[in-house]
Amino acid sequence: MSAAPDRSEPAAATPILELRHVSKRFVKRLDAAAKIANLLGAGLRDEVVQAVDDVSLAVADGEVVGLVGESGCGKSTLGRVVAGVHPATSGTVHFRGREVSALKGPAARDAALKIQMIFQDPMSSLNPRLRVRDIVGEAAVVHGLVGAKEVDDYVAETLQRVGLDPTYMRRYPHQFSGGQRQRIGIARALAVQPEFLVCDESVAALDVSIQAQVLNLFMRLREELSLTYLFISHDLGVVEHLSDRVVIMYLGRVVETAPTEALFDAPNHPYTRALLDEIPRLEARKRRFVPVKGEIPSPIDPPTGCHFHPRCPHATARCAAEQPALREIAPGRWSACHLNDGP
Ligand SMILES: Nc1ncnc2c1ncn2[C@@H]1O[C@H](COP(=O)(O)OP(=O)(O)OP(=O)(O)O)[C@@H](O)[C@H]1O
Repeated sequence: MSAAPDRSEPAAATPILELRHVSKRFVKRLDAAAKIANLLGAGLRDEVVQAVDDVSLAVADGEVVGLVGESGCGKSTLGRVVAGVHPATSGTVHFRGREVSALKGPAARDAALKIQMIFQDPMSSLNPRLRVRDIVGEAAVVHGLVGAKEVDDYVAETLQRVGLDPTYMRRYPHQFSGGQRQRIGIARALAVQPEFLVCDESVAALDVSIQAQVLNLFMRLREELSLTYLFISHDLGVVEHLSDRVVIMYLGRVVETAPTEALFDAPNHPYTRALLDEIPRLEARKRRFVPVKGEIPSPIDPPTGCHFHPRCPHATARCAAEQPALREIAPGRWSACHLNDGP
């Protein structure tokens, strides 16, 4: 566990969302064949994946935070913990100053509704047997946000808000294009009146021209509904365009966080530099990750010290031995690298 600070940006008004030392482990138990192999002396053990490792993060009301990192670094898992899809193994999630897991009854339900998640693949997250009216309206009715008699008007208004023709509400998901389906997914999330959206690769499956439209929709909704976003994306161009602040994860840990412009102009952490350096500046808006040299280590058996040290061109003996804390290196800028302590 790192000695990460409770906040990863300067103190402000109560953040809408705060993660304090959040970790999430997945344990893959031995199957029957492995257990038999153990009887013969194989010495196999349960596999523990430390998907999120002691992450502390605060998000201000109305902020758009981009969450970036290579595949498997724990972005989706962190997003799911925020949205309450996965419970944290340790640490706490606070929404508007209240610890979410400590809430009971209606307060717990309200907090759960206030944070909604928008997934990458709308087709698999929309029930193909339900009409759009029910996909969008059901949860709002169940949670008493709208009466059963008013649901048609409510769904119509919500569809209009996301740029869909309300007369489509009798149709099924397969009757829509990919971009329209993603708008249905957004309408479903908006129907329960959230304040915080976790967008997990929410435009990654769409054609580029449609991506731009959906991103514009997210930004319009931000203004109209005062939404806050945690925006998970592989696409650095999208993150740069959308985010006020960027958080870089590596093997379950936050290694750097900074206001977007500062991070893209002068990345501090060698991992962030490796992600950005090789992208010619003009190309940045078009390109996804450049592959960082070296293999991504396994989260089951991560490197000691700084997880990035085996791939880091500047690594010293200290980097292999000691985990660097996430430290404030300039106002609002945090980085977890021993190099910031000097040679
Ligand atoms: N339900 C699960 N059970 C077991 N392991 C999991 C589970 N979900 C994620 N993991 C593991 O946790 C680690 C982090 O995965 P996660 O999906 O959060 O990463 P990611 O950064 O979102 O990757 P990607 O960009 O590929 O989606 C990976 O090693 C993954 O295999």
